[in-house]
Amino acid sequence: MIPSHERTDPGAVSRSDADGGQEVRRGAGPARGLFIVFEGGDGAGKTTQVNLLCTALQQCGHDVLTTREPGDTWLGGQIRHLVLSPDSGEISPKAEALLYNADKAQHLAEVVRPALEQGRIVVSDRYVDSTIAYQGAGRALSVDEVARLAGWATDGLVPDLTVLLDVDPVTAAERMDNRDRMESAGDEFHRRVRDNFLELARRGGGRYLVVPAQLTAEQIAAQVLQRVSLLAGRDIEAPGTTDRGGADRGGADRLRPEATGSCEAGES
Ligand SMILES: Nc1ncnc2c1ncn2[C@@H]1O[C@H](COP(=O)(O)OP(=O)(O)OP(=O)(O)O)[C@@H](O)[C@H]1O
Ligand SMILES: Cc1cn([C@H]2C[C@H](O)[C@@H](COP(=O)(O)O)O2)c(=O)[nH]c1=O
Repeated sequence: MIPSHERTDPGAVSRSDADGGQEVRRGAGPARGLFIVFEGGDGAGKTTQVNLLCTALQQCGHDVLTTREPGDTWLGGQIRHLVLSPDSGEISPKAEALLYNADKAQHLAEVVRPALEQGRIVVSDRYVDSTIAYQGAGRALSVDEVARLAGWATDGLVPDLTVLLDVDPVTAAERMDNRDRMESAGDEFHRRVRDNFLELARRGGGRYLVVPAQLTAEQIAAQVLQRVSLLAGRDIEAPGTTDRGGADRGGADRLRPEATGSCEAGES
């Protein structure tokens, strides 16, 4: 099994065609881990699923890093405040796109790539598709240009798996309480964002898993675990079904192509 972030990604290639030639390249260095991303609209349940997956993987002995965009570096924290605070007022669409991409570039350099190079499983709450959907389709900038910008910011690093939690507006509204600057952008904006997420998944093909967000958290987690088990080369059980001792067991070796078998039966 070659993690897709180490190879040219067919889904991203087709997206690159559609988006006017965004070149998807291998990242620098021999990354060995797995890169799993959760995408979807506000209130889709991404953070809930990131946490469930992380717990399940750790329970199986995998070495997992959970992270998010924007805001998981010092610089990103400053940017997160700027883009989400209602006090920021009017930010031009291009300035917003550059801010989110600055967060992304720092996140890749400081957090994601080093962890992948250590062989860890990186699970990120949002990544490039959020930028394309929100700043491209949502803000009505050129989707092609925003995709190219995000590809540049990330050196074309493509996730091994993107889980899209597709949330309808009614479900999203029920799950959001105090709305931040992006969440307050209006129904039309969020409709464009949703449509674009679905379009990216449709074009990206095999490296996407699209799950309706109105399923229960447990139902969604089961679908995700089934898919991640295929990537990791062994069954990953839902949290609570095994007791393997957590992240301190390491786990980069379990991601090698030859690592097979279930978590229950696997070596520790
Ligand atoms: N499958 C689900 N069914 C019902 N409620 C859920 C489900 N998943 C999450 N929730 C609830 O919906 C709310 C939003 O969930 P969560 O924070 O995981 O979403 P999110 O996609 O990360 O949101 P945001 O993008 O706005 O940060 C929380 O109150 C959470 O408990
Ligand atoms: C990465 C990224 C995010 N956004 C938006 C999406 C959300 O409205 C917020 C992040 O809030 P969350 O509670 O952490 O989901 O920012 C965006 O517009 N562009 C992006 O690239």
